[in-house]
Amino acid sequence: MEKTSTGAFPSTMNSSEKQETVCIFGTGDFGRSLALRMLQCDYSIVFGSRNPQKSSLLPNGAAVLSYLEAAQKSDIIILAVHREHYDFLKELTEVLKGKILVDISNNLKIDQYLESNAEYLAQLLPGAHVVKAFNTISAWALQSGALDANRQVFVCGNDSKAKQRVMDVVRTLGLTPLDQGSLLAAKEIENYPLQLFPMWKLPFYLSAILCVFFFCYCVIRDVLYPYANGNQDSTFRLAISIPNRIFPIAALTLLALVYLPGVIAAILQLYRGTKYRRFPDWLDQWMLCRKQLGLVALGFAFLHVLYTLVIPIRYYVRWTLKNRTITQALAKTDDPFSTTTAWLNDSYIALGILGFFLFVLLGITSLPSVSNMVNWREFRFVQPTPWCTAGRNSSVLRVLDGIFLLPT
Ligand SMILES: NC(=O)C1=CN([C@@H]2O[C@H](COP(=O)(O)OP(=O)(O)OC[C@H]3O[C@@H](n4cnc5c(N)ncnc54)[C@H](OP(=O)(O)O)[C@@H]3O)[C@@H](O)[C@H]2O)C=CC1
Ligand SMILES: [Cu+2]
Repeated sequence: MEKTSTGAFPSTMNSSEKQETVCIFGTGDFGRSLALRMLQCDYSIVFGSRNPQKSSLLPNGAAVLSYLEAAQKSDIIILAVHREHYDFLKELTEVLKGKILVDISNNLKIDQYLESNAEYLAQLLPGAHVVKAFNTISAWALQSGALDANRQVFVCGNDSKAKQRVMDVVRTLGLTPLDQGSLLAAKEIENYPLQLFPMWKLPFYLSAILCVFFFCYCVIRDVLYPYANGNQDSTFRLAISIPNRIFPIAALTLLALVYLPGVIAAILQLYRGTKYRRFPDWLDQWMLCRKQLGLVALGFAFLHVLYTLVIPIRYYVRWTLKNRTITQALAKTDDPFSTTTAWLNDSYIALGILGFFLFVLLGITSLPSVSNMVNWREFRFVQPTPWCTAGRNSSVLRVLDGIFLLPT
């Protein structure tokens, strides 16, 4: 294919090899970064700005016009302006009629306004087709190309043709569009970037409580009691022995908590005689963070494995063995080999290893890239989780399609 000459294109030109012209309102950080990326993907860019003459640092090849002129050049307009400044759009009502307006704005707080920014925009300009997109992608990521954190662009809008066109643009930019439905979804999409690991909070608090509780219990039993009883200093146990007792307990308790809500939910559904009613909030929250609970449990199991592997090189253990050998030698006694003990000990360790292997398998299959390769039956074979997440929001389900979570 013949390459077009390099250098600045007149922004309105549409050669056969070029993608369409896209207009970006606002020459701020996000507008510039998005324009740069779109230019790299062969789009023609026209900026709309309050001061076309004064705009600086704009990417080569983009034209800058007034808002009114820029809007006339394209039927896709990306609005890289904060919501507080949307008022100026009212003067453009006529030009924007029938055009696709892409709202990319975010807020500073969750639920800052009554309606989402995109719905507000749609009310402001009833003649335009408002589509929400791009708000979860940062300007920095667009510019640096470091999009490893998140390539997903959530898209929603009431006009399906408009939405399709925006999704095509998203795809051309090398990102993955996820259709979230109508503009009603905009509120949830606008809240995404403001959430900080929402699903990890409960698992985090639960494991903290479990660890503190069992730590206190073990300290009383293994440190304070020997001290009170025989003035014996066992504080060194705080470093390895006690943590290695807490980790497996925490791992198993959390793993049990992964499966418990499914059972409770099933009982509840049986009791109510229907699956078409919402679960109480606490149960909903609990079910939504099952995958995270499972991963934290797996983390504890890993720690337990590592802490167990170092046992033979610990001074305390080596000293005890040496001491016992010398004591036996001096006393000229010996400790006969017990096949029963050997069997018990080996099977105990073997079961531990197998259990850990199954646990890792559970964790690995919970990675979306792995679970996408197996069908529902295979998935159920590895992850025999019980029923039901019925009645829950499907977009949440899609985000969390992991293995500790059951499809509806
Ligand atoms: N920065 C980021 O990483 C991300 C930003 N967003 C969203 O993109 C939008 C723009 O963000 P960002 O580019 O960072 O913000 P900036 O402050 O850098 O840019 C905002 C632009 O809005 C234009 N504008 C129009 N009217 C006004 C006005 N009355 N007062 C001030 N500016 C006005 C200005 O362009 P001009 O001077 O040319 O008129 C200005 O450059 C926001 O809604 C933000 O939530 C979303 C995701 C990520
Ligand atoms: Cu163990």
